[in-house]
Amino acid sequence: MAPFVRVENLTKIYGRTNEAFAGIKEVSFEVNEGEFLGVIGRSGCGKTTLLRCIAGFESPDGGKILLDGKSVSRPGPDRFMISQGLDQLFPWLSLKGNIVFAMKTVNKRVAIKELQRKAEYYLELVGLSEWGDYYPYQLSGGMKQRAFLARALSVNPRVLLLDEPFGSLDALGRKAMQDLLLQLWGKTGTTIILVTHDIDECIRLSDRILVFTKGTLRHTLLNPLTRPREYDDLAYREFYRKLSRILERDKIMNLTWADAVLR
Ligand SMILES: Nc1ncnc2c1ncn2[C@@H]1O[C@H](COP(=O)(O)OP(=O)(O)OP(=O)(O)O)[C@@H](O)[C@H]1O
Repeated sequence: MAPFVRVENLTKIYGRTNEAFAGIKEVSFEVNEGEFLGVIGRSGCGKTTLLRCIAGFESPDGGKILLDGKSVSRPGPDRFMISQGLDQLFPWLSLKGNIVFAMKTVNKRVAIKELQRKAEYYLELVGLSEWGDYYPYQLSGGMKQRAFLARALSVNPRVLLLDEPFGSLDALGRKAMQDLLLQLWGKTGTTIILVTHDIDECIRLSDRILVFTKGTLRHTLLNPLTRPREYDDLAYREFYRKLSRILERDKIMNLTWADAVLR
């Protein structure tokens, strides 16, 4: 099977010429269609930069990204990114209005009534059918996260890019959202790339895990666990220890930005 997303020697440089450094440097990997890929690493290691390049929000300074064999250079409806933070809905539109608005951008000829009907379907999918007429300021953090997922799925992207999507939730809310995401992924089969610095989240959700350190891809791990994955399973604990040791070792190696500086 040909890889669905292919990232080849991707480099993104930030800063001025005499102080330039690589947000990510010569990163290459592939993602299969329908795969759930996790990307983990410490703060500042380039995870968001990677997602923003795939989303087309950043222009790479080197390398390329292919989606189903075609080069990606700007944003498109085939990719949808959910960023960090809870302010991602238009505050002047109701929840349903937000979803209709997103769908309208990719289904210009579809009648509003039909889009509203579809929006109701997606709200139901995430357990928010009762909340369609409410405005973002009336929703809790967890409800907003559900709304982000409903809106993302409503435009039927081929790749869903998730940047720390549940970072602002407490442990219980986070687990509930992870379960919902897995459920939706099972229904839609969308290819997902999830960025997180939470080891448990990465292990519970991902088929495969990329470990980033200082802008470079250091390790690729296949998740050996079957689903569903429970924290107290022996195999889960062992894999957790393995991934923690890798992250810890990279920290002890004390890689400096000198590794990634481009002059
Ligand atoms: N627009 C920008 N201009 C300059 N430097 C940037 C920009 N965006 C990111 N960087 C730098 O690039 C590096 C990688 O940032 P990035 O946001 O990709 O990391 P991250 O792994 O997602 O971090 P976190 O987990 O904290 O979100 C950091 O040193 C950051 O300061």
